[in-house]
Amino acid sequence: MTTKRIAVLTSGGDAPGMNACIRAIVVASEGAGHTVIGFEHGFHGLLAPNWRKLDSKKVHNIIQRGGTILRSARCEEFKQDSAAKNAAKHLSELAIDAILILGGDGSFRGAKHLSKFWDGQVIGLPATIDNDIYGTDTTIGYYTAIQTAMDSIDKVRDTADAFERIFLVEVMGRHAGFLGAKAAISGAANYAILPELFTDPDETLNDIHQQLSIHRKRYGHESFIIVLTENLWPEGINTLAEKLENLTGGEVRPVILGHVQRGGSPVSQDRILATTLGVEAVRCVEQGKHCIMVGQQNLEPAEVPLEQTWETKKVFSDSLTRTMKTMLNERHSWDLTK
Ligand SMILES: Nc1ncnc2c1ncn2[C@@H]1O[C@H](COP(=O)(O)OP(=O)(O)OP(=O)(O)O)[C@@H](O)[C@H]1O
Ligand SMILES: O=P(O)(O)OC[C@H]1O[C@](O)(CO)[C@@H](O)[C@@H]1O
Repeated sequence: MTTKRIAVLTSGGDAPGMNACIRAIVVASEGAGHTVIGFEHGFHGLLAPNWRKLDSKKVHNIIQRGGTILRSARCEEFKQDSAAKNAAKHLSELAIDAILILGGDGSFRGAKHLSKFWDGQVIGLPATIDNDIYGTDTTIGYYTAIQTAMDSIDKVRDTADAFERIFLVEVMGRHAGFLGAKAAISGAANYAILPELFTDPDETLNDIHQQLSIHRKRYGHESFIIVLTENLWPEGINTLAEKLENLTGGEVRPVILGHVQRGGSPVSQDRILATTLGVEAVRCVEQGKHCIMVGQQNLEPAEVPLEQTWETKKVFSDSLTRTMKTMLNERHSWDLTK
């Protein structure tokens, strides 16, 4: 087998498990005699260029670390042809055979854009807390973010119970509700406002009001927790809190979890997913694969054409929708007097 020069970079929002994936790429490559070069700060690193050689000593003891040792960035400039051409020139000068790009669907668009100007192999690895990428059941970082959001909901519940308040917990996800759904299920929230289930603000307010009344009749005047995906409520979480206060006459407190959801040591599922995908990506390089994402479907590695990852919208599975409705949003429409 001919040995290759493999580049790697992390782009977009950092995700817990990115380091575990870099480690796996380096260890798998080194074992097969390949050279690995890490570019820093996402696509900016290809433009500068800003790179360093990686070997197993440099990725020792990083599996447990959040963030990314290669740093990440959003690089608006990379959308221009001139930037991608410049990156292609640097990759050719460094005699790179393949580049592995860890990030979300935006980073994959960047990967595809690069492939128009460079004839090396381009492979994406799904790494984002949003889990909004078609073609992979989960993304690196998703499980850790769910765990962080769930832990936060548990903490919010303590004070919500003590004060008998309604709490609105805003989670990340950009425009997708995968993180919100799993955080709400695992945190046993009472209601979830997610893009996939959202119809109309007035309808949602009435629905919450009705459910709250039934909830209080049954359980007394106790806490009520609503999970909300960011960027969804038309005038933001504070306006929603005010509207709910006016409607219910009770105290409503908004909590924005924000970037804490992106940090922390990756949980085991993210470390294992990241390690598996890193090893598979190196195998794909050896097999000459090009313009694909290496993801996971039904617990097995899956290769998906890069464009499909953003051209096809990832949707809630039927079972996720059923679970959300049964356990949260439609629970209180049951006749609980019987
Ligand atoms: N159409 C495009 N052409 C070229 N590059 C792009 C394109 N879209 C995105 N990129 C590059 O990818 C980077 C990351 O994209 P984006 O900010 O959407 O994050 P992401 O990879 O989707 O990850 P996340 O959503 O988890 O933060 C952008 O800053 C830009 O450098
Ligand atoms: O850190 P930034 O650039 O503000 O980006 C925030 C966005 O990145 C993510 O954390 C990951 O895509 C989203 O959930 C969120 O909308």
